[in-house]
Amino acid sequence: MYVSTVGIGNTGGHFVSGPSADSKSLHPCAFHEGHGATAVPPSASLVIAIMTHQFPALTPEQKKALSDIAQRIVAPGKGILAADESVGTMGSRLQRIKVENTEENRRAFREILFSSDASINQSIGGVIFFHETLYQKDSSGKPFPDVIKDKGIVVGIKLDKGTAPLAGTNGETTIQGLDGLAERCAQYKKDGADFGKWRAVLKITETTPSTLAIQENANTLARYASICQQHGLVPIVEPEVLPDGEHDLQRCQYVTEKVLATVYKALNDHHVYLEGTLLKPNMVTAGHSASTQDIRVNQWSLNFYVFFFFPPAGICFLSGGQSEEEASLNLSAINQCSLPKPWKLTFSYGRALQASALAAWAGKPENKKATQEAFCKRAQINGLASKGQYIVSGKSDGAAKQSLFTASYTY
Ligand SMILES: O=P(O)(O)OC[C@@]1(O)O[C@H](CO)[C@@H](O)[C@@H]1O
Repeated sequence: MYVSTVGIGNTGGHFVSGPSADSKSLHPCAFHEGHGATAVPPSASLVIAIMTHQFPALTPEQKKALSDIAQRIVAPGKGILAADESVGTMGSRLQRIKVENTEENRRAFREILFSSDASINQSIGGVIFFHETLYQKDSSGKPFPDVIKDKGIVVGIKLDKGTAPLAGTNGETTIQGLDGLAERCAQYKKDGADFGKWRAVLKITETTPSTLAIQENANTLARYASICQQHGLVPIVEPEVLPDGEHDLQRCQYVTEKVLATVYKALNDHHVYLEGTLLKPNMVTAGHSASTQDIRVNQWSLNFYVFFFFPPAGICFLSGGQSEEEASLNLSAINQCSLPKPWKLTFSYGRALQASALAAWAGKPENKKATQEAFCKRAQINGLASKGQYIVSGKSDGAAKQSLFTASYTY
């Protein structure tokens, strides 16, 4: 057994008992009461018993490279465009606007988004690609990753391979894609990606999520995150608690907190460097079919309660079927909360960044300008929301207010 004495005080000691054992400075939340943390007076010494030895997983240079990438993605006012819909998911999006799901139509829509004015880089720090899109080109033959990078935006890649049933549970799932992941990461890094995404899905019902599903998905996320970091990719860790159900906001908060606590224990067990990660969680909301939707004021304070102890570089919320407008207002409300915010709180939206743009496009090349305007408008609004500066204008159009909820959202 190793025993280490760690000074914590004004000179900035190492905090090794929390989730981010590699942190060079004490996370401000370490002194917050609750969640099992010990309030330690500044300048006190902390004697910590370390049960096992950690072989260094990453060099200081690797850590710096990862944290620099993460910070670029969530620089002030920036968030992520999740354009990583699989072929099937893109198919259902295109079906709604009566456009055939061909490779060319998927490419054409993405080209319109990616060729938006370079000023889009003021609100978009990263774009998540699906495998197919990473290897597509614009009409002039330029590979999409280069189109994005030339705007100063970081390229990411969806790495999970979707859900698989977990036997012995009430219809719960785990996520596939660990086999061969190291090789895929190495290749994607060579091909221009600097971050990855892995989405695990948990569902609230009377009997779920089970401890098995929570633990299995947390462990899988941690294995993925560790492999990503070994290959220079910043992992987006996405444990999504789906909005389906009649549950109230408190139940969502309870479940989300249990899920996140388990995920962060697993990340710690796997020696994942948290400052080189991004968390992509669900917002804490009442279930989509809840009889009473709680008022937003509860929502933002509970979001903070949930995230108080975790130090990733940034927290990039998914939109989870909220309307574009709702997702922007909620993100702004979260950022307006007066509690201390040691991380960037921003967006990684799929539906809530593309719905108006898709509707404006309708598969017609002549709608390119209107499509880009719709996309840039939502990006700018979410950029403002990530700084807590978006307030309802009363002018937003019908499309932006339409619910984007899909039951049991898988892809
Ligand atoms: O909930 P949203 O913001 O629409 O999308 C969140 C997300 O994880 O789910 C999608 C699945 O298609 C992904 O494209 C995207 O990254």
